[in-house]
Amino acid sequence: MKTVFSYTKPYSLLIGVALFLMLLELAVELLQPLVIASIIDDGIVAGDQDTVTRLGLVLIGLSLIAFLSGVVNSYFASHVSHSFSFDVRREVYGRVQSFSLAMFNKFPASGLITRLTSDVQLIQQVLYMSLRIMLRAPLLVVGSMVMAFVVNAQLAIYLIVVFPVLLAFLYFMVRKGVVYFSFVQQRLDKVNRMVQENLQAVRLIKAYLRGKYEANRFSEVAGALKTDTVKAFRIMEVILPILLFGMNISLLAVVWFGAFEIQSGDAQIGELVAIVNYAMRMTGAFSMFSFIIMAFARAKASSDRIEEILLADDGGEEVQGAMAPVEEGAIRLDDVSFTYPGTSRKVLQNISFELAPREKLAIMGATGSGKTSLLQLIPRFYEATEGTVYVHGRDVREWDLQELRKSIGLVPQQSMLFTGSISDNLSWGKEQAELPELTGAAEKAQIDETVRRFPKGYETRVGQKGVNLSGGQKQRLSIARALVRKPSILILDDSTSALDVKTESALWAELDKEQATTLLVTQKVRTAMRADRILLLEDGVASAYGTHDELLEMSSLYREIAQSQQAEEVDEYV
Ligand SMILES: Nc1ncnc2c1ncn2[C@@H]1O[C@H](COP(=O)(O)OP(=O)(O)OP(=O)(O)O)[C@@H](O)[C@H]1O
Repeated sequence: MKTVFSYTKPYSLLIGVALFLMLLELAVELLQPLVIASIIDDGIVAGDQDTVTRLGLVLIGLSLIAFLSGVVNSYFASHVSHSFSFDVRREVYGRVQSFSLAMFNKFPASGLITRLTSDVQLIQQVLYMSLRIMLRAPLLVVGSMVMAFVVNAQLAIYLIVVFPVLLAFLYFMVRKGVVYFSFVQQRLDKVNRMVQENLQAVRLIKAYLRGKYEANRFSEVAGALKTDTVKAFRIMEVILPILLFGMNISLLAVVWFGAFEIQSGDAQIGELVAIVNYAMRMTGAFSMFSFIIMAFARAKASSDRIEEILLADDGGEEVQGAMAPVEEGAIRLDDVSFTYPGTSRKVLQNISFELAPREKLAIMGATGSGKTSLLQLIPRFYEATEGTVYVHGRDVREWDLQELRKSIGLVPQQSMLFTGSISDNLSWGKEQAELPELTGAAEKAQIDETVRRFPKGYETRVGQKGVNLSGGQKQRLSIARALVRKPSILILDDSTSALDVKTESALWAELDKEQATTLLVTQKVRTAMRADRILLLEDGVASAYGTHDELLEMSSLYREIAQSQQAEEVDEYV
């Protein structure tokens, strides 16, 4: 099992150096009270000026060593913790990329974003602090205790009495903290989800005048985050006063009994000063504890969440398998039924059809009838629960996933372009594509002219800092991106809905010349007619399958759709 902290392995040597320097700094800190005691007892009280000067110089030397160790330790701690967080982030991101779509249902995008940002950052901070100060605090407590015993065991006993109580108390608080901080991170997921959703739907919110409503909903979610965060921090806030209270009582006992021992000659003033000095350092270290425990509790909650991703196993996406098609472009569904993982309803039932290479199938049906679900089985985003999907003449489960997906051009229902230039977006379909390949694909997709009219042509930036493209322009760019890779299977999920009649017709004329087997979802009979066959879905069942003329004869639903669309078209021209 790979835990998050196993990613520190490559940095073992640097961690070793950082810890050594931290120990050196600590040792110096522990030696200082001894030297001070000696200056008082052997120098000041004994009236020996030389000893005062000599030990004074030793004190300065020790301080310099501590300073240099601290600086170098800081450098290593920072380097290691940032490199570690980079590695973890890259690994988690890689893992997420290999998730099957079913896993994205389990881990929504907002939760993944929190894990990749806030959770990784919290662990990185704890690693930095561990190398810099975290281990120092417990070691300083133990070291001070040991040194106090070396100086005067009788007085040191008063310091040790409260120890077991404080340790038990700390253990209890850490456990509570881990639980509370995992709630906080879950709340943060929800806030992220809401921000993401609202920013995407900003136009909709304005159009429906739902700004106030959404702001209230956000206040609720953000308020819950605040309440849980306050709760978690409140637990942590009581730690420090209780620790300090315990330590102050011990300190009082040391001074009280120390005074008696000095009077009776059992202890020297310097010894009492040294022990008080150690007790103060312990108190300081304990005050650091509340801070450390808080950070540790948060990091533990975060590392659990990251490990959940690293260890999530749905078999991932099988990538190895057959490399060569038996019949390039052929598609066959044999009595296929499909249920989404984690649900019980069949969204596709007993679907069968066969497409020879370069044939076209139009899929029609009401919203929610299973059109997109059917398309997703071809690139094996999901596997059929019953029956078999054959692509290029092979059972789709036998395919090497990369080879399979390389051969498919997918244009999803919602056009998605990335921040970057238009040519970046087009070459996303095929790495290292030459400009003529891009412009050729754009011409076929009826977008070349539009792009050339932009002042920067194919170098025009789209996305946040670039031009905002219309829905139809985005759709055509998405189609061009799919065509760039010269796929032998083209999947168009209602991808021409925003195009006008003339442009769509020109586009189909071009697509007719393509060598790809095409599956296209459409609501328009006019578009479906161009396909070799039409599949009409009703609630996941193939209610009709055949050519346009056959469907007009056999399916009353299809006839109804055709007639209503004809009437609409006539209305448009009147
Ligand atoms: N990821 C999912 N998990 C569970 N159920 C889903 C998932 N995606 C879709 N469904 C369900 O599967 C059914 C078919 O959805 P699908 O998206 O395939 O319909 P569609 O015909 O493409 O609809 P539309 O025309 O509105 O895009 C719907 O009832 C939907 O609720």
